[in-house]
Amino acid sequence: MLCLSLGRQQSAWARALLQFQPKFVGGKELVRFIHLDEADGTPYTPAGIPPYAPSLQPPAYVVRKTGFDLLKDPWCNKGSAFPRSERDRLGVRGLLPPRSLTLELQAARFMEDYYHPRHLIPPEDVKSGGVTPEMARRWKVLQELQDRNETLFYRVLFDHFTEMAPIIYTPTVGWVCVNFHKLYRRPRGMYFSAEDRGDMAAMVYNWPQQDVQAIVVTDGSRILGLGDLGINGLGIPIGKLDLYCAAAGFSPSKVLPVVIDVGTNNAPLRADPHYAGLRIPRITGPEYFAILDEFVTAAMTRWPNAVLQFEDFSIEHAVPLLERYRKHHLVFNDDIQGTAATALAGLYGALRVLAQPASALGEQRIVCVGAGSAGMGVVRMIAAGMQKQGLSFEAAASRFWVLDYNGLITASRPDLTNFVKPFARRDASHEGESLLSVVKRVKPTILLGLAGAGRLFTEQVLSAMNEGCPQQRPIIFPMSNPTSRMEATAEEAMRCTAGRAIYASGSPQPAVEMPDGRTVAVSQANNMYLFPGVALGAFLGQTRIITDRMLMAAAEELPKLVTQEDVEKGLVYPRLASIRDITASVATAVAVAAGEEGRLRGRMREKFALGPDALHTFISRSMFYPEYKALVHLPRGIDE
Ligand SMILES: NC(=O)c1ccc[n+]([C@@H]2O[C@H](COP(=O)([O-])OP(=O)(O)OC[C@H]3O[C@@H](n4cnc5c(N)ncnc54)[C@H](O)[C@@H]3O)[C@@H](O)[C@H]2O)c1
Ligand SMILES: O=C(O)C[C@H](O)C(=O)O
Ligand SMILES: [Mg+2]
Repeated sequence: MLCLSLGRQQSAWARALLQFQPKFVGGKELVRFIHLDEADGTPYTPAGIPPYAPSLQPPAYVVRKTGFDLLKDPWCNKGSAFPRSERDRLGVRGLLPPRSLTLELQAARFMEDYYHPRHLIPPEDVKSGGVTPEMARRWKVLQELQDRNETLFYRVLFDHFTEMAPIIYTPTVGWVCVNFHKLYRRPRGMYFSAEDRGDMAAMVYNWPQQDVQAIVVTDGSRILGLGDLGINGLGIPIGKLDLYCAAAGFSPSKVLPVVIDVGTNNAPLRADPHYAGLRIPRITGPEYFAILDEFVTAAMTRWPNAVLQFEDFSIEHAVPLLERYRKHHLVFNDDIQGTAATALAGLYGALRVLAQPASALGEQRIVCVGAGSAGMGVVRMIAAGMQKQGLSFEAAASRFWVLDYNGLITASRPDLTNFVKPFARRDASHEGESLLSVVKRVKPTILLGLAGAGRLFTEQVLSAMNEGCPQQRPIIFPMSNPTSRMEATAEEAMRCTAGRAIYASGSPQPAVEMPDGRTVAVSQANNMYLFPGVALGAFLGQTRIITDRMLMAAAEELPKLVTQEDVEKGLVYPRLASIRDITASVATAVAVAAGEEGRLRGRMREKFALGPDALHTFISRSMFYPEYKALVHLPRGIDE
């Protein structure tokens, strides 16, 4: 209640209120007096000591719980409204979004949801992300299950992986991230912010699990093709780690999703009252790297055996961070390295569909739209694959035409990064050439999309692709995510190529029914095929670092797993229903490569000496399977 009191004399009713109404109840101010000067209306503080008004309610509650136990107790939980001092006192710092909200804001959000759930997340917003309201509903149902019974959650996910992957992961996870601040209910994962500098080494001990085996971290700066989503990006590490558990058999209790909050350049999000990240523009430069260094040191000190996956960092930091840590820690960047290996695997798969040997890779003409972390990672990896087939680096590089926002990239461009420079075309006269013009001139056999900018493969581009490839089926991979950002749908690609395209998209697409009654199968070119296996092989083998050779082994293994029957249908990746077998085989290939480099340790090293089959069996048997086990209570003070 707000009482305005005019004049130096308090009105009688104001004095009465002050006397009889306790001013603070349960630590919450109920009545506030603002005194305004009679003459000019300016607020002033009245002289004298305000009367003592004792409350009948305690000003504080005593709690015996700390950390997650406290957050899971509805009586003492305040959600994202815990103030900073309490977060420190109660061991919940890092377990909640960095900015403390208020009870009023929480109540307002609840009431919005109570009255207008459709208004909170309008269906048209859901659709524009390529996600239907039914997919959003299913995500909520699964989320609620995960919050109350993880074993059951993973069992249903495990048994229905093909159907549920698009719900817990791409594309629905994109919608989740956009709306994360509205959907936030229960704490999951950890938050480290720029304001935590100096404290991260202590904060990691707020996480209840001593044996963390896999961490996926983002700074939210490039979430899928949706741009900067700040701490809302945490949805991505959560989704990736769901796949670690379902596909690679990591135990759900031993994985940790993390978001680093260095601010956001997404101004509307920053201004949203429900957004719980720091409301500052992104920190960059040396301060940014100091924050990341502190997090990596803290995490690797407490969990030295964990594999650390970098996810959805903008290009500005993705490459430097990978170079910074990859020689010292068990880290990889999924968007650069996982995507690259996946794309190369898909191209080997496409060559199988074309009944061509792997050596035919070096004969392809490849146009790649998007020269960011994913695009250039893919281009470099395919070039490495061509080198393995006997081409020199220069000969391999000459097979590529790379475009970015400004069109075809040539060596005449100022400020080309070392990442891009080797693949810039030499002929400056084509600088900035449009995609359509490049496709008509070059007649590529392979068209890759990694721009995150929506339907860049227009009807004209797709038709030109088809006309330029009369002898062999054109290979078209619109790999950008989520669905709203992909370069062409499967239907568009098939319509414009008379069903000839060998098609694989980043987000899932249905098979296409052609007017002549044929059904053309399509694949999903998503790094989910590889990152779980890469991480599993590296973690179990404790390989200390993840090398290019290990990643190449993963890329070469994947296409071998496509059945001949599926190859004949035009599929370039194996079926997701067998994701566990895929992951076990990929992890084995990664481990064999690591063994050949002398990097395996412990039991994996022993198994390596016995051969790949022994490794495969050991890896498969190490995987967590969701089933109920007997629970044993261990009193405090007794070691496991
Ligand atoms: N399928 C997968 O497994 C997979 C893996 C990683 C990334 N991706 C997707 O790839 C996309 C790009 O990711 P990134 O990390 O490389 O992003 P990025 O921001 O680092 O790079 C984007 C690139 O696209 C270019 N670009 C933007 N608009 C363009 C336009 N209109 N025409 C031509 N080029 C344009 C930019 O200039 C830049 O070179 C995202 O949508 C992401 O979801 C897919
Ligand atoms: O998250 C995905 O679906 C793939 C990839 O990591 C991406 O950033 O798009
Ligand atoms: Mg990614």
